[in-house]
Amino acid sequence: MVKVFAYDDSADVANSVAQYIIKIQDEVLASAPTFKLAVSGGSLGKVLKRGLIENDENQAKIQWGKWEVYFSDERLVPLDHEDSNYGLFNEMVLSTLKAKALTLPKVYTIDESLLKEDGSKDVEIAEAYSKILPAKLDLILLGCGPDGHTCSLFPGHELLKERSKTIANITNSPKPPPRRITFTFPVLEAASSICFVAEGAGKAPILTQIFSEAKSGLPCELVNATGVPTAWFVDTAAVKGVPVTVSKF
Ligand SMILES: O=C(O)[C@H](O)[C@@H](O)[C@H](O)[C@H](O)COP(=O)(O)O
Repeated sequence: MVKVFAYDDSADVANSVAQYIIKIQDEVLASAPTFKLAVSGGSLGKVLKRGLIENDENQAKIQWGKWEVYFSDERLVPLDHEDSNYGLFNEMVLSTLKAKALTLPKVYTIDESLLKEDGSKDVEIAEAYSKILPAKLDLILLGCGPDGHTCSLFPGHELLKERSKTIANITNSPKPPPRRITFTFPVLEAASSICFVAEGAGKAPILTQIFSEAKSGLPCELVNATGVPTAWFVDTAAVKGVPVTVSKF
């Protein structure tokens, strides 16, 4: 159920991720009115821009008007703050689509009106987001942190065990900013497909742990174990020495 697709070149990673997204989009839209996907922060925005927008052949195949975009995690900062995952998606994808006068996807952000400096409404922000989240996402696009975290689910954190909430807030993220909301495992387990993007030699040590036979309990390893069809798109530097069989998409 877990496949790893590796390429020497970063442009090939972006192009292959885009082709994978298009394949799932087409399968979903053959029988549903909308394509529901979640995106993450980190370098994913840049990969999406490169693969989906700057590549004309791929771009022509995207039915942006039928996309519903959610966030697998969000930092609890204003949407125009440099730490906002929406802000990053806006900069990388939405603003580029606007500049090209292309149709925009429907994007579901946190309710910014609930943001308080003291964090007093953070639980409500998570609850409100759980109400707009569909029961099942067609695709969740994830990154892998150097510590093995994904979404805002960090190694050893109690939220790894959360089963009753679909969206939880975290007040003590080990990576700044500390206040965030995140998908929990029930959302990841309900998805139709999951895709990780991880690039650079700096990822090889954590990928070695994630893909080794010994159980590390790292969040990314737990995602691999969900049984949801999961594709990793990596560059060869990220999987150098990692005990995994790679192929091309
Ligand atoms: O919220 C965060 O702290 C980041 O968004 C983080 O989760 C990121 O997705 C990973 O660290 C992967 O980062 P790269 O995609 O840059 O490798």
